[in-house]
Amino acid sequence: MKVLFIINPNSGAGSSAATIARIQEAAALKNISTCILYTTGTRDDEMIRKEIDLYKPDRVVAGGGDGTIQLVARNLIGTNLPIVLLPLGSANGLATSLDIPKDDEALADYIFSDLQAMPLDLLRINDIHICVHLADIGINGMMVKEYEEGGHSGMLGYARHVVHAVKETPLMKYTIKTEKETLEQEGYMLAFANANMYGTGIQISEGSVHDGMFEIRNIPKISWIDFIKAGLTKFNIFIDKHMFTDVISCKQAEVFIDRKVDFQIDGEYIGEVNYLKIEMLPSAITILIP
Ligand SMILES: Nc1ncnc2c1ncn2[C@@H]1O[C@H](COP(=O)(O)OP(=O)(O)OP(=O)(O)O)[C@@H](O)[C@H]1O
Repeated sequence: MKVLFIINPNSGAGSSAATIARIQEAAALKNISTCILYTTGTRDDEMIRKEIDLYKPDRVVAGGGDGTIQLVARNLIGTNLPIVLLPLGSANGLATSLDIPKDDEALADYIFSDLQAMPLDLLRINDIHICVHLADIGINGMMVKEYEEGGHSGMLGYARHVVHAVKETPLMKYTIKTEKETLEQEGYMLAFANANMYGTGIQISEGSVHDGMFEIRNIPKISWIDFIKAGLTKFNIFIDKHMFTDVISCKQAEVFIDRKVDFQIDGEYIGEVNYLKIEMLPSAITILIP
């Protein structure tokens, strides 16, 4: 078996070296050939496609957070190569949804074991972006932007971002058109979920990553109590399920927003948008899970 690893050395706390060493030891014991590529943050798509052509792996491991999984996943569309998740990020939303092990020893075992193949849906947004886990506009989008622009130092810096985003995010009015209905709603955040859970374990919906559907959820009002109660350590941790309105489950949607608002996909800031087109790509790639 040949396994290509795409590792983001900057993911999470940026200390993946021990995990990688353990995995390499496990590979050597099992006579498995491995190739490790580290992402740089620029031209990674090109590098991955070249390496797949050259190395011809049997499976590709995405080592990082949701951003890295998305990077690998979008380069596997149209190939028959399965993806394996190595959660090294700070939030690991998709890995949490799929119950992927997170401790080093379990990871080294699971990566090379006989895994179960499962189809993985992906979302395509505004024709050009791919989403593996979750995208949203509003409060969280603003926080991701500010985090990328200014970083944060510890809990206090993060708390400052939350307070600022909650204060500055305007009440948005949205028209949501799905294949089934047109809805007029207003709120401070609108989330588009491929998976059913945030990295914190908070449930978004009853959906799954291979049901051919995605879920839309609105946060119609802000309660400071919720934000304070939820703690302030990671993106999305301030979201609690009772903050959302009813879930809209669909295969495609267009969202018209009454102003330009911050938009993020899988923890990456995309920019300001006042229109979104979201399409389900059912069973776009294959994922190997325990
Ligand atoms: N070598 C690198 N140096 C700096 N940034 C990088 C590097 N490689 C990738 N990146 C950037 O890292 C981001 C993806 O991070 P990723 O989602 O994997 O980790 P994370 O943010 O720690 O995890 P999570 O999404 O779980 O919170 C992308 O913006 C990508 O451009």
